[in-house]
Amino acid sequence: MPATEEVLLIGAELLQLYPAPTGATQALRGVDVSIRAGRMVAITGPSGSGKSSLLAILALRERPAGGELRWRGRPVATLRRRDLHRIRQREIGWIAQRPTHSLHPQLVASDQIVQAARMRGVPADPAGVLGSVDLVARAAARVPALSGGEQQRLAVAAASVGPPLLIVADEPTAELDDETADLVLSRLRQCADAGTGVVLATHDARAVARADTVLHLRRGVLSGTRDAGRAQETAIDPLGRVQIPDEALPMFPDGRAVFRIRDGHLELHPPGDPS
Ligand SMILES: Nc1ncnc2c1ncn2[C@@H]1O[C@H](COP(=O)(O)OP(=O)(O)OP(=O)(O)O)[C@@H](O)[C@H]1O
Repeated sequence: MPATEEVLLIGAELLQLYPAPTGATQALRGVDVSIRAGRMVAITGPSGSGKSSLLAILALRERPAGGELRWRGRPVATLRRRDLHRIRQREIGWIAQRPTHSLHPQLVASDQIVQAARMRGVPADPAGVLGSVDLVARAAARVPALSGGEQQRLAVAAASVGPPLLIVADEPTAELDDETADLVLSRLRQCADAGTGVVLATHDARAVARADTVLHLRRGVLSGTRDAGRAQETAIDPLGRVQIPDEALPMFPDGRAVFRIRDGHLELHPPGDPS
């Protein structure tokens, strides 16, 4: 494990371009980001804002079209292919948006864990790892026989084998029920608490609530950063209106809020929230 809080990744002025019929799509425009060991970072933003593009760069799966990326101080652009491959295999756990994309369809669940351990160069402990996501009973099942939630738990378990220095997950709780989402997020949080850097793209308030830092993207630009536990300042316009942070919007899905003044503080709650 790296020293606590070691900076694993630094991206400066990251740019990503994709070909499009009308010229290039600028998926990322000048994004600055740093990822530390032992921290969980949630990347939020509307569909098409660049979250997956940024994750692919942070997982060293794609090269940025511009800007500079450093992995543990070394410029990624200067890494030899072999070193890059080794870092991806040994030091970074990747959880794709569709769990089947990060799993081997022909292997049973316990062999996925054995395979992940082989890749990371660590002893395999399938029972322990599957137990961490409540999947021991499905150890002998192949991927197609697992439910979507079980596949996602297996993908998270496989990504956490090692443990790697960094886990990168693209919307790991999309389409999961509360119980399964809780298992997945608890496992990722455990990894962060044990020293792994965790980055996830998400639209999910449950994931945002567990993160140490929230980065908000809008049209390829970083439009906000919030550190957990740190108060964020916002302006009150002349009509008394306050802009709430984008990452808090999922707490108010029908666009309504209840406020209460208590002990000199203004509280904002979703309607129906008993607190
Ligand atoms: N391989 C690609 N080829 C062309 N354009 C792409 C490609 N990947 C992404 N884009 C474009 O880049 C922009 C950012 O896409 P990206 O997938 O990073 O957004 P996102 O925030 O992850 O979206 P979502 O929440 O829907 O997954 C979009 O305009 C998208 O259409």
